[in-house]
Amino acid sequence: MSLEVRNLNVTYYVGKASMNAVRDVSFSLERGDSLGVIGETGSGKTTLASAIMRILPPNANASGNILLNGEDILNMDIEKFRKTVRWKKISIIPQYSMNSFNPIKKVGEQLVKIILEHEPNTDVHSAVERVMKLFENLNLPPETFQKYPEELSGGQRQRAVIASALLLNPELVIADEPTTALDVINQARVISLIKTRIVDTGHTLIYITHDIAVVAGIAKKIATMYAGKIMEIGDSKKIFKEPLHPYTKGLLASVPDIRYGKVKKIYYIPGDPPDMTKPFRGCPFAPRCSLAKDICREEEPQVRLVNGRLVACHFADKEVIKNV
Ligand SMILES: Nc1ncnc2c1ncn2[C@@H]1O[C@H](COP(=O)(O)OP(=O)(O)OP(=O)(O)O)[C@@H](O)[C@H]1O
Repeated sequence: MSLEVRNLNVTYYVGKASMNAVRDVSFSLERGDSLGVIGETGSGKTTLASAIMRILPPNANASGNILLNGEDILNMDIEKFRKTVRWKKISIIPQYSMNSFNPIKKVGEQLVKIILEHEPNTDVHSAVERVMKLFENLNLPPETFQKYPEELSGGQRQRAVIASALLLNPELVIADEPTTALDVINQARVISLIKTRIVDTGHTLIYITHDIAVVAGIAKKIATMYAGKIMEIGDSKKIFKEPLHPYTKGLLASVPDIRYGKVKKIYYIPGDPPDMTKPFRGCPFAPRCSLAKDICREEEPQVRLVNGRLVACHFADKEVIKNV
């Protein structure tokens, strides 16, 4: 599997206004890669996921290329995409599982139907077996098969959604804030299942979250997004050890550390992200960046390679950043 996102732009149109929610995003992933996409609310993470899955709302327009194994799936005929790519090669675990199932049909029945629709040569008996096996792998009791979605707890329902995402054994799974609606115990459970059943089994994963602590345990690579752009992308261990973009530094510094019974003073990045319906000049992070110089307010930095990472900052390779 290879995924190459090239110069992806997504614009939303609302009345006379337009907003560039994803701006010139490029990155690539290989089989078995796991990418954590982190960023504040409104930075464009879900829009990026929706563009890859081609589930953008009608008021959005996407341009650029998304190559899956060399084939451009963004510009592919939508019927062909539905039949050959969505769920079969790429699936998504959404934030809220409530809408993922038809409320008036039993969960098992719905999952079997998906298999039979996509794989007409599979018989009902083996489809049922496959669903039961997945339930077992995801620690869901066999009775789940006969239950209606509303009879499941939030944690069980989100695990049933993971089952549906893995049903056709896709090459790429996108998890978009999959634990948002869950309590802490179920969050930990779902994260652990995503690690053992998706990452450790060689699928490729894109994991979208506000929670940097989660991606530390799952993602081999990290991308930080801000104002629709990737600010920094690279090896997660290196980024955790030495973030190069001031925005990445700010995000990492905002993680509470409660080890050894001590609570570190919690840092937050001052100010707010820009209003993307209005034009701006320079680096979108400049108004919040303590290091911003004149050039940052005038010229938007292009993504460039620094220490094996891609970073969009004029000063990413300068001493000044290292000393922040
Ligand atoms: N259907 C839409 N129409 C117009 N604007 C939209 C639409 N969906 C999202 N947006 C805007 O696009 C920007 C990016 O939103 P997006 O949901 O992709 O961000 P996000 O990083 O996923 O945020 P969150 O973490 O809160 O989910 C936001 O400013 C949002 O208000």
